[in-house]
Amino acid sequence: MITVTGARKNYGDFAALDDVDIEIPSGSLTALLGPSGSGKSTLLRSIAGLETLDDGIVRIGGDDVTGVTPQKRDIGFVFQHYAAFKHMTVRENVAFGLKIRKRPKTEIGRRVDELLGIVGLDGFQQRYPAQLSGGQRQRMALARALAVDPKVLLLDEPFGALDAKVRADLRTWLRRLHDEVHVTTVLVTHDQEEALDVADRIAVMNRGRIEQVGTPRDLYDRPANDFVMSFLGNVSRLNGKLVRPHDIRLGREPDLARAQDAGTAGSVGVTRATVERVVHLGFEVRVELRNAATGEDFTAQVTRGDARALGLAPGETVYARATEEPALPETTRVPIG
Ligand SMILES: Nc1ncnc2c1ncn2[C@@H]1O[C@H](COP(=O)(O)OP(=O)(O)OP(=O)(O)O)[C@@H](O)[C@H]1O
Repeated sequence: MITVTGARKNYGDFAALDDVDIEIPSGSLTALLGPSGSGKSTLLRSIAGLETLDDGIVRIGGDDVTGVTPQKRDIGFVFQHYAAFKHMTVRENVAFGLKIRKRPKTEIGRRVDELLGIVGLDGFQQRYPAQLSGGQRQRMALARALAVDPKVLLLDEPFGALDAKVRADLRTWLRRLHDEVHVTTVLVTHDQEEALDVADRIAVMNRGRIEQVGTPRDLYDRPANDFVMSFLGNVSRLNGKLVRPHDIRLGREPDLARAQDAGTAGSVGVTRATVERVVHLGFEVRVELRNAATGEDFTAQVTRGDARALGLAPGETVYARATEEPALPETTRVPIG
């Protein structure tokens, strides 16, 4: 378990961390998710001991490590731009931490080969970092961080510099690695898809504070406020309320929009709208609409079948209804940014 209590960090009069409390359960993979500048890296670096808090306590496995140097915190750390030792082979890079801990040679050899197997770099032992792809280099970085059996693995946008396809592959791979190794892991990301994809728990950060912590499903289904709802998944605004585009039903007749989902409590009424654009996104279809009463634009997401059945085309009049009662009380609105 990692526990951070009352963490504050100021740069001049800017609060990078503003009274942050968080508990990260042992063996979990927790993502710190938030926009740029929200304090994710500062929090991660404070757990690592690379940043000194102005106030607050960091505990790892029950021990107060607030004043302890990074080297003595028993952590592994991987950054976005991993600085490998260029003149060392992959094997030597991964062995580095074990070597300086003066572990026996045979143990080092065994451990390094085992780790390279786990990260899918078996056979790359004798290569130099320059002979690896970006994704392979980050996997080598993970092997190196894991080599010394850290209590905690801290990852700061480890796949941030890679292209989308490689990123997607690596996150599947990270999830599998975590299921195998079970080391308590904290991952900093600004990518909601990445957080939803790999994390057991997500802490959403905004302006140096934690807005909400929960499972990906909790956060998606029961966001604590507008900020969390907007940050996780798509949102649209219908008659002043935030709604998920796939929670908007469309119909050709006002009562059809209602009847399609008969029995759903919490209807927020039926809105007449004009179809502006119909965008085919594979299985789903995004329908861009204009509210006939207010002139505001909003978006619905429907299946291809529904779009065809409704014969949606620009200029047509349809009726829209949000099937889910927006979960957010008006009073919890927080500024975004
Ligand atoms: N050494 C520093 N001196 C001054 N300001 C800093 C310093 N380090 C961070 N900050 C500021 O603190 C805020 C939080 O930074 P942090 O790196 O934690 O954000 P982040 O959420 O990780 O963002 P990003 O995704 O862009 O890395 C930012 O506004 C940043 O400019």
